[in-house]
Amino acid sequence: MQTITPALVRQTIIKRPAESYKGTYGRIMLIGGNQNFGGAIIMAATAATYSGAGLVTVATDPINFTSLHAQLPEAMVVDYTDFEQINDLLATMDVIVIGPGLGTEAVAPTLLTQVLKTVTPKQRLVIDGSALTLLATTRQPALTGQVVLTPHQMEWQRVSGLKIADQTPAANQLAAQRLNVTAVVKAHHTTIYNGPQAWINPGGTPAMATGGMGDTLAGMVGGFLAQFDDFTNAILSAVYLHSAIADDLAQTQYVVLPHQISAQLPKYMHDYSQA
Ligand SMILES: NC(=O)C1=CN([C@@H]2O[C@H](COP(=O)(O)OP(=O)(O)OC[C@H]3O[C@@H](n4cnc5c(N)ncnc54)[C@H](O)[C@@H]3O)[C@@H](O)[C@H]2O)[C@@H](O)CC1
Ligand SMILES: Nc1ncnc2c1ncn2[C@@H]1O[C@H](COP(=O)(O)OP(=O)(O)O)[C@@H](O)[C@H]1O
Ligand SMILES: [Mg+2]
Repeated sequence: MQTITPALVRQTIIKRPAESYKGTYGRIMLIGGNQNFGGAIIMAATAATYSGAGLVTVATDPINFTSLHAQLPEAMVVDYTDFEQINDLLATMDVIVIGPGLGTEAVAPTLLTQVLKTVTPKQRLVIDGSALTLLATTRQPALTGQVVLTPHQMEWQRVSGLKIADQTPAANQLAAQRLNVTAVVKAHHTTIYNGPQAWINPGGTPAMATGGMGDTLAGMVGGFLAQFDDFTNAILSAVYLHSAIADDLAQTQYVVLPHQISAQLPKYMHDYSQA
């Protein structure tokens, strides 16, 4: 098991070329936010945007449009029950994040099936939150291509079949290989499994134990995957920075709120890109 280092993050977050535009930094669609969990997709989309993704589209329940725009006018929106429009848009995306606040009722399993059926090997897919639960509880196409799962331990139990007590690095690694994914198994010290390789995140604080912290990580992973070529290093850097920012804020704060991580991202990414 390797430890993620700040050097890896510095190597990943490169200075932006002058000759570039929003399309250079990736088109990303985030799918989630039902009538009850609108905040989750707002936090994920905020994290993706503040990570620097070039063009952000949110597919969500229309009840969330106004609050999303009030928080994040940079994002475009589409009704997540408009399958035809979503299908057309999906084809244009570099990255898809599905699951934050999606819920497991009504449209949710259909949206996941549509994404898994249409995703191409060039596109990068992040599966989080409710979409992980749906992977485990509904019939879905097999996972192929550049897929990353970001489960907490209970979601990982559902998807991998490993009880929390049995989630050892060796067992997690085998399960990730069997599922044909990169797995980010979230915990106090998150571990990441990609083929024969495994990493541990050195950071993390109980000040992060607030609803929405994982939704924020999913958005960051999506935002980093939209911009940085190396698939594994993009994921590892997002995991590292998420907790590194929280650890710094926790020096003077009892709790760290998810949106506070997003607010710090442009500054931290600037600093890592200079080193
Ligand atoms: N503001 C919002 O709109 C929020 C929406 N959320 C969304 O709510 C949906 C359900 O996600 P939840 O994770 O809350 O519910 P889940 O039912 O998927 O998982 C929570 C259950 O797992 C158990 N558990 C065991 N180990 C755990 C661990 N290490 N971390 C977390 N839970 C553990 C808990 O005790 C609980 O029974 C997701 O779509 C998620 O994105 C949450 O992110 C909370 C905030
Ligand atoms: N005690 C802790 N120490 C370190 N990190 C934590 C701790 N509690 C929660 N986190 C982090 O917060 C995030 C929680 O993710 P998740 O449970 O999916 O939240 P949500 O779905 O509410 O957004 C993960 O990145 C996890 O590593
Ligand atoms: Mg979560």
